[in-house]
Amino acid sequence: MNATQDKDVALELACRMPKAELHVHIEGTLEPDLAFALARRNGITLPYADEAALAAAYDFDSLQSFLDLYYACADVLRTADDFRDLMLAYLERAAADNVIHAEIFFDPQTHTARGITYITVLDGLEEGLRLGRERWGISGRLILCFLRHLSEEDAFATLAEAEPWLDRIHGFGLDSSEKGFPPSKFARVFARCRELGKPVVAHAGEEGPPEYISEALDLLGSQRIDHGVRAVDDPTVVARLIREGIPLTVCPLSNIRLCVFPTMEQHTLAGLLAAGAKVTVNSDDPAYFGGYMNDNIRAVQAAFHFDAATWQSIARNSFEASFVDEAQKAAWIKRLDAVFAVDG
Ligand code: HPA
Ligand SMILES: [Zn+2]
Repeated sequence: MNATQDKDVALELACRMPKAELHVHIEGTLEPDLAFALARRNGITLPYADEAALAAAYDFDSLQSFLDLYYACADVLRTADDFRDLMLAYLERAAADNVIHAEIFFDPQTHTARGITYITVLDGLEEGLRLGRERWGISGRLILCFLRHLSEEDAFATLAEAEPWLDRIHGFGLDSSEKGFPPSKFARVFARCRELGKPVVAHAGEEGPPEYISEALDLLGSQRIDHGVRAVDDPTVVARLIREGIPLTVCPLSNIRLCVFPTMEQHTLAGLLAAGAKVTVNSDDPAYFGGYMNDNIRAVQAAFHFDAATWQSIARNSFEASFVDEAQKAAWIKRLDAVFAVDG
């Protein structure tokens, strides 16, 4: 087999291998067709003539330009059935890409601010997870994200709303506009989350500086860094991520669509991986950024031509970095290795 055929085989294996998705926002999986269907069901008029006009608005130049549209579209989500259908649509696509486990962010404040109760959101998403497991065998967990552009007080109020049903969520995260909203703002909220015995993660180093990555680790106790791709601006931060084995949930297509890097060839994930960082590949907001898990894999492979062993290690990272027990991780890694042992 020549080198090109090797890389084609590697891509086929990467698409087929079992893997975990650790960075996906459920609100970011709202496709234009579902947005219009839910708008009709709920008697809402979207400010776009049709699905094509909405999709044409997906022309972002920064994280904020995306978030403005993302929060506006979330307005079609009103009932538990809406959240269930959103979850089911995502899980069906993820399962088709051989994602066998997903740790899924949701943003309660986006909904409670519009008068939708926390429990409506939670009931709907959970019902979707239950049906997804039944239909496609995919396992899913929920991670409650606080919006960092809102106040600490608002985050504490959200945490208080979540506390009666704590066993139904798996961890806490931090997302939304990054620049100007450092992790330090939420140190006390995250201390409480950790006291409650839950794992915590935070978006850091997407558009923001490497200091935000250090703050997420030191002040929030973040067990993974969501994005983290700007770590390269400070070699001491890269060295620390590698030394401490901190997983990075990298979202390649997202970073291109939001102009974090001009081209995939300039993306820092290959360099970080080669240096020994625990990189995973994820879809972030797949409805808005041009694709789900395997679309991200294809885009990365077109730029970097990884070999099969590299993809196997990326999937292994995804299982090792997940928040399931060690026996479950070992079972999934065994399934992964079996795919590569037969074909690799
Ligand atoms: O990529 C993201 N970054 C920050 N907040 C977000 N909320 C949804 N997607 C994102
Ligand atoms: Zn994200």
